[in-house]
Amino acid sequence: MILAARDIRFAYRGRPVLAGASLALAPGELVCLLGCNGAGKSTLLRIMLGLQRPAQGVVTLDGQPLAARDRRQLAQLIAYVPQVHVAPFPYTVQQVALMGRLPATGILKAPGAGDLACVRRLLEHMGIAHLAGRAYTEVSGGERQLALIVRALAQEARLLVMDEPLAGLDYGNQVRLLDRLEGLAAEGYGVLMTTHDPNQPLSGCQRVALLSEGRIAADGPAGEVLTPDAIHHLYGVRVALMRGADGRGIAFRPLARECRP
Ligand SMILES: Nc1ncnc2c1ncn2[C@@H]1O[C@H](COP(=O)(O)OP(=O)(O)OP(=O)(O)O)[C@@H](O)[C@H]1O
Repeated sequence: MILAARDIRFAYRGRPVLAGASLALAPGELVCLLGCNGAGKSTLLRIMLGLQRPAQGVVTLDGQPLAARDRRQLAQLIAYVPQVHVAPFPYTVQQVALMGRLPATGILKAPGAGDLACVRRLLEHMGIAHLAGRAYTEVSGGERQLALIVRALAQEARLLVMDEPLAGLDYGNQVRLLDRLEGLAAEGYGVLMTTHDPNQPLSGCQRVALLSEGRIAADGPAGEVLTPDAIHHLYGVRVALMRGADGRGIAFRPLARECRP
């Protein structure tokens, strides 16, 4: 199952955001999409989910245009974790997670014992079982993010599209979640996520795509794509790449102020 966006062009009220962006996601991959604020990352994700229509270009799932797919069927294949989510009602964390079962159960049926067991297991796995009965509107931003990830996993879709899933998480939860996402990719899930931290993809064997000037400027293994020059081009800052004992790049460090452009 391959989700592929080809030559996507998109503008908001005449202001171009995407100018020929192409990106693909396959099971077993963890792909980090990087780009500066306003580069169009969220827009590209929404277009790849079929939530927004491109002005030009096409998004396909296994070669078939998304537009030709039934929305419920699509939700069983691709799960979305949005950047900001405001619940209109004070659902409990468990109820929000159970919403992930809707594409499987249908909206007219109450969740069964199997759905509840699946969600409880996932809440446990993500370390938020103790929040199950708490109002989703009253837990912290990071805890809300974990609940949304449980909801996505409950959907049992094999492709997960996540908009800044690590934002708002404390350092421990960032490390644990990234580890979990790498584990999901190893289990055969395809994960596409945006991030603002170029150090995150360096820590695992991840694929990185750089969005710049409306196009994917580079796409490949983190160790090849993430160079000091690429970071300078993307964010306008000069950095040095720190290397581990085995010579692999492990982290970027900003250079002293006088060395920056
Ligand atoms: N609904 C909208 N109407 C008009 N312009 C929009 C809308 N949504 C986004 N934009 C603009 O389109 C551009 C791309 O936005 P997008 O949210 O896709 O970027 P991003 O790379 O995800 O940014 P960030 O990293 O800051 O979240 C930005 O300049 C933004 O202001």
